[in-house]
Amino acid sequence: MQPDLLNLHALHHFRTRSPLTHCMTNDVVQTFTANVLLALGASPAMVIEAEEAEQFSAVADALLINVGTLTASRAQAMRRAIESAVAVGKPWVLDPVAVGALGYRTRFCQQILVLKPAAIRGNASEILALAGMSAGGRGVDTTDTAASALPAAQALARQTKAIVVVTGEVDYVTDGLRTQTVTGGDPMMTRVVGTGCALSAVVAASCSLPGDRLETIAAACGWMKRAGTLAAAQSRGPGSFATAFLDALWELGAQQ
Ligand SMILES: Nc1ncnc2c1ncn2[C@@H]1O[C@H](COP(=O)(O)OP(=O)(O)OP(=O)(O)O)[C@@H](O)[C@H]1O
Ligand SMILES: Cc1ncsc1CCO
Ligand SMILES: [Mg+2]
Repeated sequence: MQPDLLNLHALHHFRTRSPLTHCMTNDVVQTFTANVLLALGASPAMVIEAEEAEQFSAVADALLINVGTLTASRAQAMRRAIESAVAVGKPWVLDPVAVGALGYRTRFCQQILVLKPAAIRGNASEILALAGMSAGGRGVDTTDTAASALPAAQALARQTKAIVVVTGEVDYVTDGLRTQTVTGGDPMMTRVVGTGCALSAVVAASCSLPGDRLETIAAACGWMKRAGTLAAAQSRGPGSFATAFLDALWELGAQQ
């Protein structure tokens, strides 16, 4: 990662604004996602009942839709929340967990794409599948490299007008015309569940900030990568890595 990609200006903005981030995410990553947002200075709230989700997404600064543990009633609640956010101009972000690998969630994600997400963040297999260019990964895990999914990400961005982020060893952030590359991080980030899901929540929060959205989202990817690098250097395995990762997010920029 280039040093300037840490974008301390955007980080300062993020912390000062503390985006109220409505997360409709999967059962596995609720606490980790909330803790990542808190460590970066945002304000998470997990509101999932349809009536309340519809109410809250109009008030929150941004909405995350993550289909990792989708059910029919959750799908209905998500749809109401998205429509409510869109009606008042609030950004929403899609994390298409295991799309391609499973039918119900794939159809759901294809349907809600017409509701114009501000951004889509997934691993390579998910982005390839959502773009209609492959059959998906191994459950929630990718079987493709991010570089191999870049053309799919660019096509998906042009088709949906969303910023598309495909993550992996290298992250690519694209609007279909411009593409930013974010390097760094550590393979240990794939040994703790939810680093990608949490990144999607940070991307959602970032979408509520003013300025160039592509740049801000690339900055968010850079914060997570930098924290992953620092945490890996200080930990013995996945358990201590998760703790060190939150501490590293908290301390980001303290040296500069
Ligand atoms: N091999 C790697 N080297 C460095 N960083 C990585 C590597 N693989 C993933 N990452 C980083 O880990 C984070 C999660 O990306 P990943 O593509 O694994 O998401 P994901 O599969 O959706 O994760 P999850 O479903 O567990 O939330 C990103 O910040 C990404 O940059
Ligand atoms: C492991 C897992 N299963 C459903 S969602 C999820 C979190 C990673 O995406
Ligand atoms: Mg994922």
